[in-house]
Amino acid sequence: MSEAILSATNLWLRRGERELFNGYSLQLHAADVLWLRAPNGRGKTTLLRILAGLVTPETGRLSWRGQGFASRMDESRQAIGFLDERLGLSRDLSVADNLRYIADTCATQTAVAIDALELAPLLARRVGQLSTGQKKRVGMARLLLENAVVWLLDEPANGLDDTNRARLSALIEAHRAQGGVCVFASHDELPLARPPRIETLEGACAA
Ligand SMILES: Nc1ncnc2c1ncn2[C@@H]1O[C@H](COP(=O)(O)OP(=O)(O)OP(=O)(O)O)[C@@H](O)[C@H]1O
Repeated sequence: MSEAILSATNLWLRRGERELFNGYSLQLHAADVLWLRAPNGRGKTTLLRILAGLVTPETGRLSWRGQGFASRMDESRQAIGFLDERLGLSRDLSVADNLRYIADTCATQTAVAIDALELAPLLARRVGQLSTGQKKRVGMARLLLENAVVWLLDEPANGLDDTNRARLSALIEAHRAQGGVCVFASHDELPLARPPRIETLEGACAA
């Protein structure tokens, strides 16, 4: 098998009195789509945040294409895109200004993202005034414009109607077709053309 793009080895993390991860390891290869499907509180968000470099495990190692990485500023960090309910957008700016701020040199790419998420009718609106599903769509556009190789999505379909769930699924499929990696935490299935690998985190804690 090819070398893993992103791997986590022997993660150990305690939350309060509880060992959330005890020797947990995960490997993500090109074109992997992994669905984190586990009960509330099992550690899905925490795992995504560890992979995004936002939470540091007590022990364990993250590797990018076989090399360790420690800081959020190195190349591997820029290749990892993270989307949760905080979206990574400025609430007080319009959708157009948010997208311009992310990709101010590439109008073509911005136009593609606007089209893919059907954001044209929303461009003049302030992000803070959008509905939950509309905000999610702008958050996905942000992810597209960042050109990340690995997408880490926490409840990406929350607030999306059927049309936009299908749109999200199509974006994940297209990302996979280009060799991209996607890990998403969700309590609901996404209508993906090819079934994702499922991770229940049942064996995450050996204790
Ligand atoms: N910053 C924190 N400090 C202490 N405990 C935390 C912290 N963040 C999360 N936890 C605890 O870690 C456990 C895992 O939380 P996490 O949010 O990763 O679960 P989840 O699987 O994403 O849950 P949900 O399905 O409800 O979103 C929970 O018991 C939670 O209370």
